[in-house]
Amino acid sequence: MSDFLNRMKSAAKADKKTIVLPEGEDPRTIEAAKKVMEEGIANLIILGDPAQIDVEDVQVIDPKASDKHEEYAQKFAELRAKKGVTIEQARQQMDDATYFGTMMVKMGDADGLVSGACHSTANTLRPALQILKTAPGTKLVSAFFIMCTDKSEFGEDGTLLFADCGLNIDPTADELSEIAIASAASWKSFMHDEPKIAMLSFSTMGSAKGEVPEKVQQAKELLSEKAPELAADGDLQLDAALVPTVAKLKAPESKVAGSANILLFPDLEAGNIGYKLVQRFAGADAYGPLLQGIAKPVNDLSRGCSADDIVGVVAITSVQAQQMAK
Ligand SMILES: CC(C)(COP(=O)(O)OP(=O)(O)OC[C@H]1O[C@@H](n2cnc3c(N)ncnc32)[C@H](O)[C@@H]1OP(=O)(O)O)[C@@H](O)C(=O)NCCC(=O)NCCS
Ligand SMILES: CC(=O)OP(=O)(O)O
Repeated sequence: MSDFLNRMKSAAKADKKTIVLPEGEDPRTIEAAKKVMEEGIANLIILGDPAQIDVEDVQVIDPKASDKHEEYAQKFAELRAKKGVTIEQARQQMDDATYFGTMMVKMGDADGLVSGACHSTANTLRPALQILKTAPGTKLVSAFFIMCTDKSEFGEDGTLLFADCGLNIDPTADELSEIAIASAASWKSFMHDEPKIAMLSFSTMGSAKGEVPEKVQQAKELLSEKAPELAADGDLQLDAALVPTVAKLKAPESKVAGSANILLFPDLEAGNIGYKLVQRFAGADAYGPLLQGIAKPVNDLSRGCSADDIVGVVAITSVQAQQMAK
């Protein structure tokens, strides 16, 4: 087990939070729930059919039969009134476990939510974006992965943060700079080393021309204006970001090249493909998509996740809930 995951589990156990798992119909979710309870990582609530689900000491709630259904529907209708949501529509939405679970977090009946093992990212994240909204001082929610590899020469002992791999499809230069700032904060909240952000493209320091490197260069300039204290460079190719000999050749002046621990992808196409390549070819553990910039902890999973991935994301969600409660 990676040092990162060990630390997350230990921290989660020290101040147990209540995490809701809306996908009670998913066998990996049930397997993960049993492991979370055995290891004492969090208190859990599973949404689903109480007649079908039996995990010791875990409350199982059927949203449609819950005595909170009407209260949540009323609150959801109030929150979404400006969007034209009627109380009838709100009642219907509360039949959906992801919406119901997100309302549990909103109302303080759970500290965080983990879902996405059998729902798409869009369907998992839309309720969080609509109900919980951005954290104070933040204008953009984005999604990152913590990637734990056995390549100890990269990142912090093989662990890196990749963003955005789940949410923002084609971020503008300004949005990229916001994702960089949020990623640095996420890194600092979990890791020991200082963040070093590589803003990736197919070009290093203008070695190739195109819209993408230009967007990345602009994002780097905006980032330098907004957060001059952050160590960041771009445009950088992946090899220049990670490999010291290549960095020396391609970006000798850069303080980030060759030792980056945050890989910022230019768009979701690159980010999503990139994390899956590292996960599948290098056998990395991939925890995420984890949300940053959201008001309360909600995290997604890939439909390709394992039960152990879910356990890891539950531990991370608990740690985020502890941090947000401070
Ligand atoms: C998540 C996603 C569905 C949200 O966009 P959408 O469908 O257009 O949703 P909506 O327009 O209904 O947005 C819902 C709310 O979230 C807000 N929102 C959307 N993206 C946001 C972001 N990145 N940060 C903050 N708020 C955001 C909108 O402003 C809107 O608020 P409002 O309804 O109160 O006005 C969309 O960004 C998406 O599909 N992303 C890609 C996800 C994906 O497929 N990933 C690949 C696999 S990981
Ligand atoms: C993060 C991600 O790619 O999710 P999924 O595999 O479910 O599409």
